[in-house]
Formats: sequence, C-alpha cells, structure tokens
Amino acid sequence: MFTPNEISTSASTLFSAYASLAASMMLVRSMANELIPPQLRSYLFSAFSYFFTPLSSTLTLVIDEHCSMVRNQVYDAAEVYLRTKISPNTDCLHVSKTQRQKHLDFAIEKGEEITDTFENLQLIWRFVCTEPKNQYSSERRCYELVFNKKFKDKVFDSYLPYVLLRAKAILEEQKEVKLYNRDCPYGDEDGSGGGMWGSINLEHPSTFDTLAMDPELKKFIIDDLDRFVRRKEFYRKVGKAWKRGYLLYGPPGTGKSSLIAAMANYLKFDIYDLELTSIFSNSDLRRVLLSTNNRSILVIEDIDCSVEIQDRQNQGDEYQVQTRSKLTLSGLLNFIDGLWSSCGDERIIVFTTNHKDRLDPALLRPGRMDVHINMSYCTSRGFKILASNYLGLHHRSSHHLYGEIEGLIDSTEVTPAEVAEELMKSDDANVAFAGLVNFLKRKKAATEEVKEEAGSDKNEDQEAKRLKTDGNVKKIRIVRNIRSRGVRGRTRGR
Ligand SMILES: Nc1ncnc2c1ncn2[C@@H]1O[C@H](COP(=O)(O)OP(=O)(O)OP(=O)(O)O)[C@@H](O)[C@H]1O
Ligand SMILES: [Mg+2]
Repeated sequence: MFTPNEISTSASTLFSAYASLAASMMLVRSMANELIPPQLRSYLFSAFSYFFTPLSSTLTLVIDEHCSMVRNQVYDAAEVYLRTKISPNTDCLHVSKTQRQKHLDFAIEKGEEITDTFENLQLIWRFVCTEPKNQYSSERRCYELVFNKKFKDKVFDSYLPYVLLRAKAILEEQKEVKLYNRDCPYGDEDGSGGGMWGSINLEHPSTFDTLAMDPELKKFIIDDLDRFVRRKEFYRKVGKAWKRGYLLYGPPGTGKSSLIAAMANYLKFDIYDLELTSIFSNSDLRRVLLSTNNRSILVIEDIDCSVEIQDRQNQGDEYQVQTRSKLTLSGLLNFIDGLWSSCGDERIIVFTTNHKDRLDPALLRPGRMDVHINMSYCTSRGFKILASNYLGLHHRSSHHLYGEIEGLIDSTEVTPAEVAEELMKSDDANVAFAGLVNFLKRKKAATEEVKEEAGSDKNEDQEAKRLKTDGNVKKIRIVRNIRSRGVRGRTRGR
C-alpha cells in the first residue's frame, strides 16, 4: 500500500518525466522539420504510424453501386435484403410507392447502420453517400459491410451468397406479373420506355386453384412447369435451349387463356401477348422477339387464324421471291427455334387454337410443342371446382341438385365458361343451381337435336349415293326434297 505522500511524489515524478519527453519530442520534431525534406518526412511519418498504430480487428467491404458502367449486383441485392432487416433502432428511413406497386418500399438513409447476424457472426451494414466531386459527376453511393476479420472466408463463401439468394427470393415473392402487348408501343406505364412492348400489371385472378380441370391434368401441368424451371443444368448438359412449348387446344370458353394466366401467376413469369397479324415480316418478328425478357411466356393465341399456313415446298420460284420477306408459320417456328437456341433462358411459348386439326404439321412435329393440352368441355370433376369456388359448395351432399347437375354435365357438351356464367347469376345456391339445371337440360336437348339432324343428313347422303349409282338422278332430288321438308317440319314443330 502507498501513503498519500508517496502517491503525490510518484505523480509529480511521472508528470515531470512526461513533460521532459514531450519537450524532447518537440525538439526532435523541430530539428527534423529543419533537417529532413518534407516528402521524406511524410514517408517516415506514415511508416511510423503503420508500425505503432494498434492493428484493427475489423474488415470493411465497400460495395459500390456500380462496377464500371453496369450496376453492381451485390449492391442491388444488399438494398433489397436490408429492407427486411430494418430494426427498431433505425432512426431514419426512406419510404416510397409508385402507382403500380402493391407494397411500400423502404430504404435506409445515408449514414444509417443496420446490424445483422448470420450463424452467430455479427455484421454491420452502413449506407454511405459522398457528394459529387463536381457538377459533372454524380453522388457516389455504396454500402460498407463491417465484420471481424477472422470471419472473412465465411462472409465471402457463405454470407454474401446468402444475401444474393435471399434478395432474389424476396424479389420473386414481390414480383408483379406483367402483361406485355404491342398496343401501346411508346413505353410502359411506369414510364420506363419499353419501346416495342407496352406493359400493364397482369390482374388476371386465374390460378391453378380456380381452374376447373381434371385434377390429374392439372397436376401434370404443375409438375411439368416445376420440372422445367429447375432443369437449367439438365438443358445445358444435353445441349438443348432452355425452353418449353405448350399447345392448348379446345373449344372457346374451356379455359385456354385462363390456364395461361394461371401458369404466369404460378411461375411469376411475365406474359408477352403476340398478335401475329401486326407483324409483317420475319425481320419485324426478330426485332419484337429479341426485345422480350427471360423468364417469360410468349403467347400466340388462335395460331390457326394468325398466319397463312403455306406449304413452301410446293410453291414456285416466283412465289418464293414474293413471300421471302413475309411472315409464314414455318418461318416463325424456325426463327423461334433459332432465337431460343442462341439467346434467352427459361422461355415458355404457348400457342392456342380452337381447331387442332387445322394446324400445320410443322407445328405438331415432335419436339416443337413439347406438351399438347386438350382443354375439354366441363366434366363433373371440373364442376366440383366451380361449385366450390363460386358458391362454396364442396360436396355432392351439400345440395339436392348437385348429383343431377353432375349427371347432366357428364352427358352434355358444356364449357366451363357457360357453367361459370350460370353459377354467377345468384348468390343463392338454390336459384343458381336451378338455373344451371334448366340451362343444361336445354343445352342437352339442343345438342341431341343437332346430332339427329346430322345423322339424318348422313343417311340421306348414303341413299343419294346409292341412287346416283343407279343413274336415277330424278329420284335423288325427290328424296332430298322429302327429307329436308321432313326435318324442317320437325324443327319448327318443337
Ligand atoms: N377451365 C375453367 N376453369 C375456370 N373458369 C373457366 C374455365 N374455362 C373458362 N372459364 C371461365 O370462362 C371465362 C372465359 O374463359 P377463357 O377465356 O379462358 O376461355 P378460352 O378457352 O381462352 O376461350 P377462347 O378459345 O374463346 O379464347 C374465364 O374468364 C373464366 O371465368
Ligand atoms: Mg382465349
């Protein structure tokens, strides 16, 4: 133990030692200033600082907004990722929302810090903005990521890849599916200047849950889409372009367009709705298709009506010259194959038609449209989905007309669109179901009548053929007249 006297003596000794050290330092410094040239002096000073400053235990990564002229993906990912890490300690935030956005966007203010933890490792993110150097340059923005040096490898190998992946997933979740078409060729609604394609948000509410289809077919389509999106490496390995073609065929109102919307909503892929009648040449088509993005669905509706189907092989030279610059179906198919082979990833193309039998065989060739989907008339299994969605009736036992409707639907050619329309007529299940039963009965009767007429026409033709071979033309005319009068009479009488 020291006495107060001893403490005071030691303190004054220490103070005088420090004072003499400081005086000698000043002396050395003033001598150095006189003797050593300024450049050498500054070099010695930095070397001195290097050796005598305590070593920092932290490492700071600077993540700039741009690398050369292009955006830095790590910066963009950090911006998205950090939105989900805003803590109650954050003092200032930027908040924004454009007219088309469904959710609010947050961003931290310059100078703000966000703390993150990853597998017991603590990291600090700091948003830094530096004023432009002159009027020609712009503000420099970057994130600084600060952490303990000894975790450098973990940050590079695990944390940063994790941030990139998380940001991608967050963007996917938030993505608003867009519908592009060429009706407004002066840019999209965000004002981003799409040029060839204008876009609006796809507001189509169709999903696989709302689609009235046989459950097996629905499952097959979902599985096929899932397999397609996860097979990037497979396509690369086998040397095939990463694309998939679907041909949807069936009568109007069976849900072809609804299925396309459901696919887009499921995959979060944008839709490019291509009206081929607005394309006049192959070069036009090339320009338009090259300006579409990856992870999208290119849709060509009513393909049988869109392009004149020409068998080019059978045309003369003159014809070839005339049509060289025009768009033909085979030109379109060859181009799409070529385009996708050279650029573009994760592309889906969908053709729809009401008449599969009228399509060019080139389109149906194996390998061209990978999946052919028959969108058929409504079945009792499809009705189950509609009754559940429209009226909340999930079982046959939930309404006394349910069973009768199922029987009628399975024996009548009625589209899901027609059934849906009847179900929408009232919120009261009794009224809606009674209306549907009436509609189905009328439809069934009309269909049977048409079949009957077709059958009698067929018989008539067969008989006419027989009479013709007998050389009795007069008799043919008589038979025809009698038959047609008979049929008309029956029809009117109903
Ligand atoms: N399979 C279905 N499931 C649920 N709703 C359907 C289905 N099919 C049709 N609908 C209803 O009918 C409407 C019209 O259907 P959609 O436009 O999808 O038919 P489409 O097959 O594309 O007809 P088109 O050949 O005339 O283009 C849809 O908006 C939807 O309300
Ligand atoms: Mg359609």
